[in-house]
Amino acid sequence: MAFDKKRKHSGEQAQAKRSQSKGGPKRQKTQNTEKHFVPVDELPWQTVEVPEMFDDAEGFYGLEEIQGVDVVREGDVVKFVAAVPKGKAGKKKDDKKAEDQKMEDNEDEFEGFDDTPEEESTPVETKAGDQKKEPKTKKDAKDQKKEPKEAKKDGKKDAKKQKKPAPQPTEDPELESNLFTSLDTLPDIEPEEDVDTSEWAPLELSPDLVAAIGNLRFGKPTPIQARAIPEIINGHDVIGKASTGSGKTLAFGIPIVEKWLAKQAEGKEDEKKHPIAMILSPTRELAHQISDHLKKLCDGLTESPYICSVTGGLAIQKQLRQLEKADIIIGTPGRLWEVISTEIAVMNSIRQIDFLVVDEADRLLKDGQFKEAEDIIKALDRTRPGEEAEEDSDSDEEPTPKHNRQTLVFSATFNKALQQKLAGKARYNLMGEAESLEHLLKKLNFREAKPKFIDANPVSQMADKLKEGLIHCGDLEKDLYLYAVLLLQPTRRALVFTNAINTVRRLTPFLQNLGLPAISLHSDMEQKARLRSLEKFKADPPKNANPGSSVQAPILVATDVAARGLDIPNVDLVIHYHVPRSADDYVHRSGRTARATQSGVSIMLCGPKEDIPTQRLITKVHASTAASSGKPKKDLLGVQTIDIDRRLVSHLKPRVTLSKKITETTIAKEKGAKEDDWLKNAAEELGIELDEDEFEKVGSWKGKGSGKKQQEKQARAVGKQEVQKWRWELKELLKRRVNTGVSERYLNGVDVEGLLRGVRSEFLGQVEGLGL
Ligand SMILES: Nc1ncnc2c1ncn2[C@@H]1O[C@H](COP(=O)(O)OP(=O)(O)OP(=O)(O)O)[C@@H](O)[C@H]1O
Repeated sequence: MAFDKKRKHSGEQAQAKRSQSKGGPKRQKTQNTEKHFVPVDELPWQTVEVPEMFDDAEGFYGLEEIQGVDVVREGDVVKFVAAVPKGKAGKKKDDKKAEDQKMEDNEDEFEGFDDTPEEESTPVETKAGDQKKEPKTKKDAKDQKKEPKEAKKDGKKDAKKQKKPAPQPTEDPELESNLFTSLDTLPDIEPEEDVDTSEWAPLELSPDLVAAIGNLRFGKPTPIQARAIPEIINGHDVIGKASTGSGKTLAFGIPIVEKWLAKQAEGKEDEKKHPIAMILSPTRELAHQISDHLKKLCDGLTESPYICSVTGGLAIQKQLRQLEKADIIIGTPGRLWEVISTEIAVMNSIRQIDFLVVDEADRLLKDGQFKEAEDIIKALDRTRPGEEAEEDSDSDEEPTPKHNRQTLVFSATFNKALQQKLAGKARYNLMGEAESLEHLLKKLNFREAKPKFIDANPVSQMADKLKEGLIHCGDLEKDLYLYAVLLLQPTRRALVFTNAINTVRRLTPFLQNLGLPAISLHSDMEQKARLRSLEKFKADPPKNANPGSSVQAPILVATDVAARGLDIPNVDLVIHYHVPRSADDYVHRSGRTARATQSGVSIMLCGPKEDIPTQRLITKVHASTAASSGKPKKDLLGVQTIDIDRRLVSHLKPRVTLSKKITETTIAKEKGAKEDDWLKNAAEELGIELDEDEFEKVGSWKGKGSGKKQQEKQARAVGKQEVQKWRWELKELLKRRVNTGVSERYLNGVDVEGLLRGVRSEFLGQVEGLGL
């Protein structure tokens, strides 16, 4: 069933509307005030309540303030634009009217009101995070109620006059995370830079939404958006597959917002509000990013839905309050289930959603989140009191879904066999169904017997502008090669993936000791620390913060918690310190670079033991590309072997060895101190007194891992002074020239670029081949 047909229009219309709404001195109109040029002596100054402590202050007779006044320069003349209570404007002097008229006549000459924060000389209450103004008086309320009908009569005109809402605040200021989306990097739009949105016309979106998309400067839909949006708007369930960074979030986000706008236009104000969509995300970071991404889109609308994210690590009560007023909910399954399962009213309200979205669906199965996702879906489908179950217990057939929601499932990777089956090409039953994605899809209880399967990238799974490389090295040389690659790419924002939290814990200080700005991210960190790490990583490297060092771009060392969906701007380099556990993980990790229209490089560090799994992984990822080209596979696997100049690497060895020793000793000491505390506490609780020998005995154990324990013990025994000495030695080494065998140049010094030019014969020749 199609929705919003009444609101059809062409992209050109939206373009025209947008130019009008952005170009000229729009008279902003809110419920109680309008914007006008105001003579300087009529500006609405307001007396400031001076705190009592200043009552006796001599000469402090009065302080006045003014808010929300725009200063407009017209040639040499400076004018002021301010919000004036409705109606009052008409009573202004004649020249004021002329002024206003002039403002309207000159609509194309002045740009500037759209981003003005909501300012009122008579402030009105705002629902937290809601752009709709609460009426202050009954009359205002009536006026406000009238507005949708008037808007329907003359939608375009009203939309033009309506004030653009202030951006939605994030739910928690600490999460004020424009962290996640590369939209943040977009510069402010000048009127002449208006984006031509005519390529969105075939999607028949409402003018307001096309204008909001134009605000994001997205001139045309990506392939997955072009194919998925119409199917979703036409009411279909959709399973969408498209490569990483190809705009899947808006492929489901745009139709959701479109439907919300359609519902607003229907104006069923008396109906009890319920959320329109629930989006399940596998990680907290991704949930916040989706939320931010949708908010950015909605910032360009005249009226926006209330979007909230519900993830672990943040206060439940606060999230519950936000859920009560939410239009679009984004959350991780675990926390969502925790919050909604206990609140019947919220649960009942969520049952009426129009869309259930499962982002990164295949990951849900892996992360043990499936149980909660399943619980949520079951709870959504459970009949409410007063409703009759339609299930026919005698029938073998799947029960007809009672719900009316559309289900949308998106990922860059889906199990191959399942893909074939969905595309109608497989005649066999899937193996291991209970654990397959098909099982999840069944549980999702689609509304349609056969959801639309859209594969926007059937041939290659990898992003178009991604280049892939492989470095073979010894198991114990990975740190060395990691350092070499990072050092040789000083200006590249790099993301280093490992398979273990402990490796993140070790590599971060290891790189920091070497003077590199490394930051950690793993699931064992506090939520706020995780968000802070992302924020730091996203921040621009300080310009010339460390003169003499070219290595300034931040480096994020992370587990696979950062592999899915994160849209961090300008990540140029992904390094797989450990070869990923699966081909899909490789696709997602590598997909953190080369997003949207950008290019990027992904390099795997491959130890001898990882050789075979790596070959398998590459074959799996690139086999279809090779097959479709008809050329021999080995020529086309697309992953280039990089031979790093051994001489260069050997020159780096002494610093790497020192940094490793310092790192491992420090970690062992910290760990030892924690274990000692634990043992002492346990002994204390049991009322046992341990003498030194017993303490040693309990703390050491034989068996698996005892070799490592022994090493740790030795590391703990290293004295403070020894560590200080290593630090000093390392510092000296970092200052010193590295003889590359070609010429003497600084490695960690200003002349890195020169060094790179000097050793281009082997290493750089290859790396340049990758576009580095
Ligand atoms: N139509 C468009 N034109 C240009 N850029 C777009 C368009 N739509 C989305 N983008 C941008 O593309 C980037 C990637 O989008 P998004 O995060 O939705 O990718 P994705 O396909 O979900 O990736 P992943 O599989 O890694 O989750 C974002 O920065 C987004 O702002």
